[in-house]
Amino acid sequence: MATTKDRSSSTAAELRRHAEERLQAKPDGVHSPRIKVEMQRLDHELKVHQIELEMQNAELHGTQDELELSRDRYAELYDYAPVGYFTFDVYGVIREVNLTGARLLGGEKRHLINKPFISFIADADGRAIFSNHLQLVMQRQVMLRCEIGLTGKDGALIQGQLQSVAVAIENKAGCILTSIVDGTVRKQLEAELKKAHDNLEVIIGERTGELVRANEQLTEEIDERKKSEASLQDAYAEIKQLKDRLQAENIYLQQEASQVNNFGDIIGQSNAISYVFFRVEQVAPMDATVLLLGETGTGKGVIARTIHSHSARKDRPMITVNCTSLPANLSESELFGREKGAFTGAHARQMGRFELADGGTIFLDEIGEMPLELQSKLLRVIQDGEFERLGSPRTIKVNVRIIAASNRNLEEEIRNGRFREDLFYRLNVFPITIPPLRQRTEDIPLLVNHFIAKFNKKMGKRIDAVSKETMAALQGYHWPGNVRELENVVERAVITSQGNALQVVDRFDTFRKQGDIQGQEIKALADLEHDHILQVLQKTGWRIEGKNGAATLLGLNASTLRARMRKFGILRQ
Ligand SMILES: Nc1ncnc2c1ncn2[C@@H]1O[C@H](COP(=O)(O)OP(=O)(O)OP(=O)(O)O)[C@@H](O)[C@H]1O
Repeated sequence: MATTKDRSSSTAAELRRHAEERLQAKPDGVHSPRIKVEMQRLDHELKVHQIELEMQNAELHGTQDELELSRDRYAELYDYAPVGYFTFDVYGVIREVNLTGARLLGGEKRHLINKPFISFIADADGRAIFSNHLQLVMQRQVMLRCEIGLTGKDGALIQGQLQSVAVAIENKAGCILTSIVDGTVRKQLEAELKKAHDNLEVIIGERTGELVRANEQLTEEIDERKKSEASLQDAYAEIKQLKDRLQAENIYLQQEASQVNNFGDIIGQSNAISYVFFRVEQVAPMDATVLLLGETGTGKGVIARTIHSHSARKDRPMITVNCTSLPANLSESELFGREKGAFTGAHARQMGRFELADGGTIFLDEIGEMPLELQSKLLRVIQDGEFERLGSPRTIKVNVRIIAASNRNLEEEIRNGRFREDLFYRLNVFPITIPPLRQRTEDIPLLVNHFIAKFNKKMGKRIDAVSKETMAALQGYHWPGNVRELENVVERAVITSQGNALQVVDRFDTFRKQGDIQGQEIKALADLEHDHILQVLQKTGWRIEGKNGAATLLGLNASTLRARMRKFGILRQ
């Protein structure tokens, strides 16, 4: 839409054109009525035009005022902007600067104009950067930034952050508009922040180091503690094992002590027994397995103890296992031990005889009675020295010397399939056969005197004489129960003898061998019962109860047998 100004200028041009046409067409002073009218119209239009011009003039003044006002505002904005504005010529001379920029450099605007900007740059490096900055701005015609140190009011150092753009002016050298922000505080803050950050890094590094060291120390301490806990547990387990062993040994030795009181005394001078002594001397210091063979009561147990007490193992116990008296169902756990709950009734953990004998000797009496399945386990212990407790997968290693004894003919047992041949050869490393008493009757007087002295002491008797007849009778008997039988006869004789001479006839005769009834008096039934019970008890090693106990063999209740024993005054030998 055309403005008033546009309209009026076109109208003025038109009027002028008309006027000039008229003037060319007619000389002055000759005016037709038509011309008159025309002139009046023109006059009117001129007036109108004049009014219009006046109005336009007023409008122009208004616009000019507005322009001035806006320029003043702009100047104010320019001057008081938070950023210093500079206009440089291509040489870096200040051509214009706002108030903020002047204040930044600590001067007044008028003093700054036409001054080279580098005179406010603090150092040579900054000056080089600024020159380069100007050149690049002009070359690239893009906005570029740089940061330099400026000298402000009273020589204060200001961190000036410059942002410049080149402005091309037609036919002129052009200029560079630069805004400068005082980055001193920011720079300081940044520097402080960096310093604080660096300090923090150092502190974090130190603390991390401390924590790592503390952690390592803690880990070491935990490891140490774990190790000492483990070794404590080991020590505790060892102590417990030793305690168990000591307790078990103690119980066992107490039992042994109550059963055996002639420990180690072997009496005999006969060639037969001397040869046994010789063999014992030979083998005792070795670790070799010994197999003692001989009838019941010949002294296999005594010999076994002698071998042990003359060996390097004498300070460790000799553990005796009577394979006859082992309860069949418990024999394995007796020998090798058991874990708690290994079978119904196994309420507690129990150490086996082999473990008890570790470092010492195990005496396997009546080995011929050992059940076959146990024989194979025994074979393994002899071969490898190791076994497992019942109910435990852990293999236990032991160092045990084995002395086995048998009154059975083991070779016959092998033939009958009751004894393992391989086990026999393992046991038969160093066999010693102990002769029966009837084959060494010359030892009988020595043994009789030895037992009289023993029972005198025990019973407070003073028997010191044995008639020739008595001794001859004793030597004449064939002693199926061997030394044990002789010992029992002497004991009873010491009890019953009056005075200082040993009287054994009545009792002794009852032990004559079966079938040898010549000269034997007819005995009362009660005496026969007495003797039979005694014999069976001796046979079972004074074991009353159980499968192989005397009560079972006699077909009696254990309590009935005990009552009979009380009745006949039969005491354990
Ligand atoms: N030479 C001996 N000197 C002294 N006492 C002996 C002698 N031989 C055996 N005895 C005694 O005879 C008894 C029986 O001995 P021992 O138990 O050693 O015989 P054993 O052969 O092992 O018998 P069994 O085969 O029945 O087990 C024991 O009291 C023992 O002290």
